[in-house]
Amino acid sequence: MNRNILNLYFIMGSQNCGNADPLHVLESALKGGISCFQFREKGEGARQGEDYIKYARSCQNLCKKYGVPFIVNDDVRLAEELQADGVHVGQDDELAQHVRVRMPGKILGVSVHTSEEVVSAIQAGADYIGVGPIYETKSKADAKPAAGLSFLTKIVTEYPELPIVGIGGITIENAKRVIEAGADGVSIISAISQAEDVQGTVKQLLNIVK
Ligand SMILES: Cc1ncsc1CCOP(=O)(O)O
Ligand SMILES: C=C1C=NC(C)=NC1=N
Ligand SMILES: [Mg+2]
Repeated sequence: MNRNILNLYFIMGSQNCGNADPLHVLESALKGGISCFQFREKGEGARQGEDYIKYARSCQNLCKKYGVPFIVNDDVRLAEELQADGVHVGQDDELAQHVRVRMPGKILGVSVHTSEEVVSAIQAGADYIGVGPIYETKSKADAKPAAGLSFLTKIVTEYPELPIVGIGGITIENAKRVIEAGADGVSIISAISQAEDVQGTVKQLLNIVK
């Protein structure tokens, strides 16, 4: 996997956009130059059934139009059905080594919070790991407490070859620090999905992380 796809990794669900049209938000972010998109449709107000699939396909088609990888969060079945570019799983989702087998040659991302979880992600064949929450976040109901940059710095030092993306409360103000700590990129939900000017915010963030 080309580590650069992690540079500015936008994650969004329809419920992260207030009353804006999520497809319009996604297209603005793509126009701004995000390097990767994760479809994360879960929790309160998430789309269901046929509407969920249709919405996922629309997001995937937009990513194809802009040549940006389309990653599915949690839902391995959907990722297989859509032939997504990859999938991202946490510790409470399907086991990474099973997902690896189910989706050979696709991007596999794993969320980690401890060194042991990093080791098992590497053994499972993960292409990148997600580390966070770095800062306080309002976008994940069951997020662990903000860990700051210490764990990320530790992992970067121990596994310099492992692609790593930071996540959690990342904004224009603090994104630089996450890159300086050694992350290959930043994963963001609300600082982009709830921005007044989505495209402009993405462009500002790109200047910071590139
Ligand atoms: C999915 C996820 N995992 C750890 S924090 C988080 C949410 C990040 O959202 P935001 O960028 O709005 O803080
Ligand atoms: C929890 C997560 C951690 N990291 C990434 C990249 N995506 C997620 N959904
Ligand atoms: Mg998950």
